[in-house]
Order: sequence, then structure tokens, then C-alpha cells
Amino acid sequence: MKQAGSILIVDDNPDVLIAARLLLKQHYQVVKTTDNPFDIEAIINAQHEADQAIDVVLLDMNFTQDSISGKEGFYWLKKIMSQDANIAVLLMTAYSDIQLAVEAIKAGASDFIAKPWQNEQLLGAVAAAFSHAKDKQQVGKLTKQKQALQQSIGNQPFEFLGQSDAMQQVFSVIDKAANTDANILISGESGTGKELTAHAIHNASQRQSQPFISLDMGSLAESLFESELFGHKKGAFTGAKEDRIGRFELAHGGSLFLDELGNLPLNQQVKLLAALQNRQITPVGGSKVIDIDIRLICATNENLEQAVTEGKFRQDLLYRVNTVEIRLPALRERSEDIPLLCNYYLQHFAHKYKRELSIAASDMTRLSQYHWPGNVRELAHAIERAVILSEGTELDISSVISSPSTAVSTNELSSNATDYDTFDLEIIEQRTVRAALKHFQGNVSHAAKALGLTRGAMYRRLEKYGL
Ligand SMILES: Nc1ncnc2c1ncn2[C@@H]1O[C@H](COP(=O)(O)OP(=O)(O)OP(=O)(O)O)[C@@H](O)[C@H]1O
Repeated sequence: MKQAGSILIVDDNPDVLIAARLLLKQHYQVVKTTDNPFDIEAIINAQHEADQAIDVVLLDMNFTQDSISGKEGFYWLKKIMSQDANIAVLLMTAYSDIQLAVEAIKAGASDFIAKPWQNEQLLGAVAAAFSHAKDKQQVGKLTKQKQALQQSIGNQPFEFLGQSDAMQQVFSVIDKAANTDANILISGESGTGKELTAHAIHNASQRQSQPFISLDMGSLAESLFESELFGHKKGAFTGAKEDRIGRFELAHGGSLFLDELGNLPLNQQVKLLAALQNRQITPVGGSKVIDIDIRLICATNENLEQAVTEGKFRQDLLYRVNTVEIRLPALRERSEDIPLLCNYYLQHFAHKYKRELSIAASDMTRLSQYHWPGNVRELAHAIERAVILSEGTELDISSVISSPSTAVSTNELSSNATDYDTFDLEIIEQRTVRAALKHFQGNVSHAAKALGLTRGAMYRRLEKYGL
């Protein structure tokens, strides 16, 4: 049976091309030949586009008649390696020369073979070159996977805390569901800990030593969804300068976390559903189908059932992703957790900014009564800001609760954001952002849309104002 794989033979002698082709065609699926090394680049590109990327090039060392220096071979070897580092190049020459062989291998060739060859000898060298090419491809893939993993490690989550009954219930569902491969849908307002929950599920699952790959659908331009999810081939669209591995493939063996699932456009929902049903994907512009083994975790701060009713979200996709549902309570619904969280973040930021600080009992009561519209994210930012601004050994919570720019009383929330008692644009902007968040019950995407901001721009403002 023929082996999968593509080989290109480059030699200016037509007899050599015919002999090598006849032999290798019996063993490999794709065998291309050329007597002109200037065609190499175009053939490699065409094979790539046809999803039959060249794995091995069998390359003559000397193209000009009577040339024996091997210089041309080295020139084309370097060109091939810079065009596609995954290709293994097997050099051949009629003038067997150990010194040349050593130099060729030092320059990056996979091996060296002397002409005329014995068939068995050539087959052995080509098989070794194929295995070298597979190793190179694997290393390339692992390097990309490592980069993606390092990004997730960079966002190392905080501890996941909660003593309230509501959070204990959440932890219990995580315990039960983590070890199954069930798809999980996490819902809750912005800042309630949906991403932290996704990490907790992955870490408690049997996939914990495999990648955890996330994709925030809220911050993606519509044209990028498909390529981010499934990857693309070089040249698939303008700007696709090289192959890109999609998140599905990066997460293979591990967990894929799709944040803000409600933002996925309807035409992309069909593709996601097909990928989940078939457990296979095809990169944009490619034709090769790739098997995928992932555990899917999705999050949303939208009501997806309502989105189904409004025709914005596919019912069949919702059924696919919500085998288990976890609803995270807003912080104001579990105010008994507030002291625990305040102390945890106080300790964290006091250590970070090398401060010794505590929270007075009366201030803790005020913090517990505050309604925290931005949930735990707001609490963490508020504590960090207070740690920086406090002067004594007691945490000064005036920057959290009573400064005019950050304090939010129920009155203020119900007041019109554009009732000007100040013309300070920053304060007006901050109030407007708050009012929009309140209006959309903490739904960042909706608030951003209403304000005419991208989700990224909205998050920058939330950070800036510690919301
Ligand atoms: N239970 C918790 N214990 C400790 N920290 C928490 C908890 N919940 C959330 N946080 C912290 O709050 C911040 C926001 O959490 P996370 O990103 O998980 O929220 P989210 O619900 O995914 O938000 P969004 O919908 O805006 O993406 C993070 O810094 C996280 O560490």
C-alpha cells in the first residue's frame, strides 16, 4: 500500500527523474518532478494549496553541466528551507564526497545520497527523510501550541473562592461534571467568575495535563471567527500569509473554552455545530479533514434561550453545548462571600505592593452592603486601588465606596447619567458606562454595543475606572 506523503524530485537529468519517479511512485501517494530548480517554489506553493504539501525534496547538488562544487545544491537547499521549514531535503550527487555530505547536513539537509543509487538504499533514505519531515512538522505544531499555552499561563487565574450556599452548589456541580466529557455552559453576569469556573473544570478533569485553550468571541471581528476556530491555510484569504492552527486543533486532547458564545454569528453557529457533531474540522481554504478530541466549555452573559426565541441563536447548538449548565450568582446575591473575597484580594495586593494593611470591621460591613455591579472583578480592582491609595495601616475604602467618581449609591444609579453637575468628561464617561452596565444588568457586550464601543474598548474603560 502507498504511504501518505508528497515528494518532489529535482534533477536536470531526465533519466534520473524517470527512474526515481518510477520507483517512488510505487511507495508514495504524490511524486512530483522537475528538471528546473527555478520551478521549486511554485510547485511547493501549488502542492500546499492543493492540501498535498511537499514533505520531502530529493534535490540534485549540481545543475550546470560539469559542475561539481555542489554550490547550486546548497543555494536551493537554503531557498527551500526558508520557504517551508517543515520540508526535509535529501541531497544527491554523482560525485560522492564525504566532505560535501557533512556540509550539506550542517546546512540543514536531512541526508545525502550518492548517484547511482541502489533502489533499496534510496527507499531507505527517502523513508528516513519522511520521518524527519514528520518530526519537523510536529515540532512546528508543538511550538505554536506552546505559544498559545504560554498565553493562557500568562493569565494564571486567582483562587476560586466562595463559602455561600450558592457557590458551594456551583463547586459541587463542577466536581460532578468535571470528570465526564459533558459539554458545559456557564452563565452569569460579567465578572462573576465564568472564566475561573472554566479553568476549575479543566483542572479537575482527566484532561488537566493537556492544553486549556480559550477564545473570546466578544472581542473578535466577524470575519475572523472561522479562522480562529478552525485555522486557515496560507493564501486562504487576503492577509493569510502563513498556515495558522485554529483553537480546536490547539485544544486537541484538552479543553476548549469559548467565552461570550452569544456573540457567534448565525452562519458560524452552523459550522461550530457541525464540528461538534462530527468531531472533525477543516481549516479555511483547506480540504484535509482533521479529527478533533476536545472537551467544550462555553460561557455567556446573555440569556441564550431568549436569543433562540429571537432567532439569534440556534436551538440545536444550544442543546449541544448545554449538557450541563452552571449559573454563577451575582456577588450581591451572595454578600456573605464579600469579606472572604476582600481579605483574599487585600492579602494579594498588599503583598504585591509591599504594604501591611487590614480592613476595619465597620468598613467590611460597608463593603458587604455595596451592590458590586461589576461583581468580583470590580471588587478585586477596588481593593487594588485602595491598597495603592491608602496611607496608614488600615485600608482606606473611600476610594471604593465614597469618592464621588467611584461611589455608586442607589440614588446615583437611578439618576440620569447626563444630568450635568460636572463637565469633567472623564466623570461623565464613567457615569455613562456605569449607567449602561446597570441598564443591561452587567452584560458587557450589550452595554458596549449601546455605547458604540467595541468590547475591547469597553473593557479598557472598565479597567480604567475599576468597574
Ligand atoms: N469566586 C471567585 N474567587 C476569587 N476571584 C474571583 C472569583 N470570581 C471571579 N473572580 C475574579 O474576578 C475577575 C473576573 O473573573 P472572570 O474573568 O472569571 O469573570 P467572567 O464572568 O468570565 O467575566 P466576563 O463575563 O466579563 O468575561 C478575575 O480576576 C477573577 O479572578
